Amino acid sequence: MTVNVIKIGGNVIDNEAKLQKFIKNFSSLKDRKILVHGGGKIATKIAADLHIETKMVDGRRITDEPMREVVTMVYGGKVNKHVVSALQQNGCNAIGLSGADAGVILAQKRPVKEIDYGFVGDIKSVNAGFIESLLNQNITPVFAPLSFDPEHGMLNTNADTQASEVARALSENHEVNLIYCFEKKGVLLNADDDDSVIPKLNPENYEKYKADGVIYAGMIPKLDNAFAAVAAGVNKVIICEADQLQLAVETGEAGTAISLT
Ligand SMILES: Nc1ncnc2c1ncn2[C@@H]1O[C@H](COP(=O)(O)OP(=O)(O)O)[C@@H](O)[C@H]1O
Ligand SMILES: CC(=O)N[C@@H](CCC(=O)OP(=O)(O)O)C(=O)O
Repeated sequence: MTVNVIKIGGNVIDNEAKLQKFIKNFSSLKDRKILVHGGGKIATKIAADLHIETKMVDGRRITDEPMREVVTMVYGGKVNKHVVSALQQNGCNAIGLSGADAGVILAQKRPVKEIDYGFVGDIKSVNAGFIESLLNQNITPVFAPLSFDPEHGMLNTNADTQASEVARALSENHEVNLIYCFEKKGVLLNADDDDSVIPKLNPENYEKYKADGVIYAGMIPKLDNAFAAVAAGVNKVIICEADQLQLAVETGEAGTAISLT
């Protein structure tokens, strides 16, 4: 049976109407499914309320000790529990997890090189067997973007990377679709024009669009994660609007498809 790994980004989570619509669509998917959520925007807002400054380098949050407390509260608490309870209200038997829960996503604190990212984790292993045991009981795992290092404790991990790594781990024994849902119709030729979707990206046109400045900012790490998943054997990788989730799962004809050719 196919497993759908779906990632939902911070701009949708931060919009209650969009989020509720997405939750309803996600809940109605028939195949086994896993949700990975972001929430970077909300973490930045709550950090500011607490007078904690946000610093990002290459789309990654510098996570010192006060910021680690913020992201643990926001991703592991506020966002994860809000999403899980909304799923339960829609009849989806969800369970919220960080990487520390059952040690399901183990990571290593990123080594300090030119930049000290602080408590940011690079994923080392995902316990696919544990995830499968939940899926086999008809339970839907909902992952916060938090991983776990036995030496350093809870670590902050980019949600796109978390989704890619979960999909890769499951693809060893299953057919896996990885769908990145966000607020735009797909990867666009002009980021402000929803009618300019690029239907298919391969490494060649990706490099060209990057060099031309068509693809920039948060879309670059998202696509790097998407290509890494395809290269590792994930069957279908799609980047689409949250509203197009069902279409993407059922037909693959939505947003931008990522392929190696
Ligand atoms: N060619 C492109 N098409 C669509 N979005 C793009 C493109 N290039 C850059 N972006 C930017 O990437 C953002 C998505 O990345 P990010 O904010 O990290 O996603 P998420 O909301 O899933 O976390 C979009 O909101 C947009 O501003
Ligand atoms: C290390 C790192 O940068 N982690 C991310 C995790 C949240 C995230 O990825 O959220 P979106 O998907 O909404 O962007 C962060 O703290 O912003």
